[in-house]
Amino acid sequence: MSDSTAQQVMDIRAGLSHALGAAANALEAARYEYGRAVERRRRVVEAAQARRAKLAGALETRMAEIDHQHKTDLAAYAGAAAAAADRAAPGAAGDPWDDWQATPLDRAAELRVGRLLLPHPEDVPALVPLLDRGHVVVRGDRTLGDEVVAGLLLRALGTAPPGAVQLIGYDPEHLGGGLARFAPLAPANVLTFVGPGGLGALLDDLTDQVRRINETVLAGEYTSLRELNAATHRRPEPWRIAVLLGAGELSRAEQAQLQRLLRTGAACGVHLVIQGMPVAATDGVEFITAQPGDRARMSSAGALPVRLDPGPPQAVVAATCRRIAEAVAAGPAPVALDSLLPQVEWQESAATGLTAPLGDSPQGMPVPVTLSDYPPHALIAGPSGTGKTNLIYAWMGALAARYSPAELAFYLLDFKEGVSFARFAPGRRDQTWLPHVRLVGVNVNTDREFGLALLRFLGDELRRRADAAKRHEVTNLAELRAEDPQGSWPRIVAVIDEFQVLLSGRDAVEKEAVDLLEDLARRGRSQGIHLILASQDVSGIEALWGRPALVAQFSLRIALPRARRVLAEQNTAAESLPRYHAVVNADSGAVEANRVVRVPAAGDRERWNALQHRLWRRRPADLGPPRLFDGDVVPRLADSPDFRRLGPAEANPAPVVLLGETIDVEARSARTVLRRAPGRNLAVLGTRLEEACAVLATAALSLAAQFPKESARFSILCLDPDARPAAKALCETLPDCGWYEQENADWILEEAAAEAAASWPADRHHFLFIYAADALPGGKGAAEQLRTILRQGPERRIHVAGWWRGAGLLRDALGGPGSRTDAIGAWVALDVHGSELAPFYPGTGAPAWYPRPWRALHFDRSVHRGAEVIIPYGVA
Ligand SMILES: Nc1ncnc2c1ncn2[C@@H]1O[C@H](COP(=O)(O)OP(=O)(O)OP(=O)(O)O)[C@@H](O)[C@H]1O
Repeated sequence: MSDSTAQQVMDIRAGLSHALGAAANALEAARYEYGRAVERRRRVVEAAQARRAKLAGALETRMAEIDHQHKTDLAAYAGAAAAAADRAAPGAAGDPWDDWQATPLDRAAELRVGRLLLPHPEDVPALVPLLDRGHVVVRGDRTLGDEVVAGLLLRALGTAPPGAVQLIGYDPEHLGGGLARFAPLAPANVLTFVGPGGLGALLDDLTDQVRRINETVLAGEYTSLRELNAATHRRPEPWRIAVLLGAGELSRAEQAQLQRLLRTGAACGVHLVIQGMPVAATDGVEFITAQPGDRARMSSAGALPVRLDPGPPQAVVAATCRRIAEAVAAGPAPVALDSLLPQVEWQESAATGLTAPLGDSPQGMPVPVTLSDYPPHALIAGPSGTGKTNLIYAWMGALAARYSPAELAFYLLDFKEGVSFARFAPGRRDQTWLPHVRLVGVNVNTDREFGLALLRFLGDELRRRADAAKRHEVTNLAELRAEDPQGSWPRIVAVIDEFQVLLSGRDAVEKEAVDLLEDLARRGRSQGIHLILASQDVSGIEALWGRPALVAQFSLRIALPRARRVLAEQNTAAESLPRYHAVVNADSGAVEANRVVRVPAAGDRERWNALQHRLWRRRPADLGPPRLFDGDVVPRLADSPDFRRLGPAEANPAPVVLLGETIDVEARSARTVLRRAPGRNLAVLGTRLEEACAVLATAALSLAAQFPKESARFSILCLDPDARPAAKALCETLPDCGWYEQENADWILEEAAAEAAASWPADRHHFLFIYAADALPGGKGAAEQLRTILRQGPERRIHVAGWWRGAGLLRDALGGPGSRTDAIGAWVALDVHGSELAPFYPGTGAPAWYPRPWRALHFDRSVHRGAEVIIPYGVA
């Protein structure tokens, strides 16, 4: 091998060796780098894993937190929704059926139909706004839909007072639906049905109702009944729910009416519950899709599933309907008297009239009633039991609460048996009185004279007012009050219940009563004297129709249900009035002036007393109790103001004899005066022993009260053993009283006759009381002596007060028929008929007197034109 070749081989070998070394180095370096890279990757992977684990932990914690928060929020929302639903649907609006009963609420509620299915166990009711809010359309499963409708209707009925929800059913295909089970409401007209073909008329009628309510009830003042109710707490219109069950196609007109009602009905309490009829979605309409399980839906709940409640059990529906029907048939519940009372009492001035509400109109507004120059007087009529007395109480309460006793005075007279006005005067159990009441007459049905007395009293007051008006040159009460602000000029309201009794006798009482009434009615209007005449009896009212001048003055007419003829002839509004309502007409019964009022219950003693006690506590200090005339009560001599005024006087030329109480407003005593003049004797006539003894005792006690001890002499001659106890008791009470009976009658007669025949007057009075003077013993002699005493005694200061048990017997004692009777100047007749009294009654004719228990007729020829009825005092 050549050198060059070897060199070349060497070079190549060196080259290769060098290259190999370099490659080994490179490999080494690469390996090193690789190792480092692997290490780096391992660390990165490890770090990534650790990070992922950390992140997963954080995620888990956060997720748990979010989940917890979500659950808490959901529970809170569900709880709040359930609570809100309970508030929106309290009581009967939302209670479950197994525990359900009607609970009338004071405002419209939303009604439960099922529950919302939330992902939460809380039971959140699904509510439907119906009453005062909107309408409901039920679609879907027909049978389930029926249950929904029945449930809605029952809840609506149960949340309102009976009668405040009225159902109108339209069911042309007799589907019955949810409506059929409410049939027990039909007799009370709470449910009415419209026949097939009647839909158009029904929709028209409902539209008319909406128009009427808008115009006359809301009257621009409120936008809805709901608003009116919130402002006034009244609900003048019922809710009307029309239930329309499947009708097929609606005509265009029907469609239009339906749309109108859907838009405007709810504000007026007119609502539609529609099933099986196509209705387009509109505001205020809730669509319920009835499906089983959780597939039901409601438009207001959006996509939330709803589970519908089952329908109400038939027994609950039936029982509720029955109760509602009964309550509606029984009429509306009474309204309380408080609704007539003002916020602040005694604020009104009666200068121009008296105005107070008598109750609410059907629209719920108070109906004011006025007594003034026009209308000045009122006529009230109502058959027995229709609430006439209650109406008078209510009116009086409303007036008495507004006007103080300085503005208003009541005079009350009740000719009905019973004591309905007695509550206004102090009684045994309740000592208070209504401060405005000045006079109460009760149990006066047999004492028509008391009515006359009241009218006379008012006549005098009328004259007093007219004179004052003349003095002040004014013409009516308002002007008089302005001219004489210090004077006491209250308006007077005189109420005469069952006034026809006063006008029914065809006698002197009737004649005078009519004259007085006419005068009072005509002239009282401007002098502030107002009459309220009430009667339950058509003939009472008819008694007035015969006197057109009188009846024309009574331009305020008030008719209770079924009252006839009190309004105008053609005005029959009272015939269809519901219970506790009245027609008030301030224009003599003209139909256009009819106003219907619902009268509150004022009869309730407790409520009345609350008012009376309150007003009584405020009464002016100088205002005493009213005079109570109770025809059933025997007045007591000791209570007589005239008796109390009597006192002893040294010289007493004209001793006064009291006899009994006159039937008048002032409780005066009937009296006769025993002057030294012929005829000044007193005869008591009749067989009634007790009353005769009472009159004689009154006479004796009143005489005794006028003489100092022993300055007058009393003798009692008692010829009737039955009268002995009373006569003896009297004798023991009198000072200086001699006692004589059958055995010694001749002594006193002889002595008194001699005294009477003497030529000089005695120095002191001698009063001879003879009980049963018709039973004188001793034949003609004694009779003659008595005649002498009667004829001549008075001028010698001897006066006889004798009791004869018949008018004829007195006649005999005076000498028989044809003899003069003027020795008896005064008499008191008990059970003696008027005709028998003719001889003792000057002029022609006899007094009209029909005896009645514990009443007597008194006549004193020296002062009377006619006889007067008196009530003997009880002296015991
Ligand atoms: N507005 C009313 N609200 C509630 N109850 C009433 C109302 N009006 C009358 N009543 C009740 O009806 C009954 C009869 O009433 P009231 O005595 O006033 O009738 P009347 O017409 O005066 O009858 P009578 O003439 O027979 O006495 C009473 O029990 C009374 O409480």
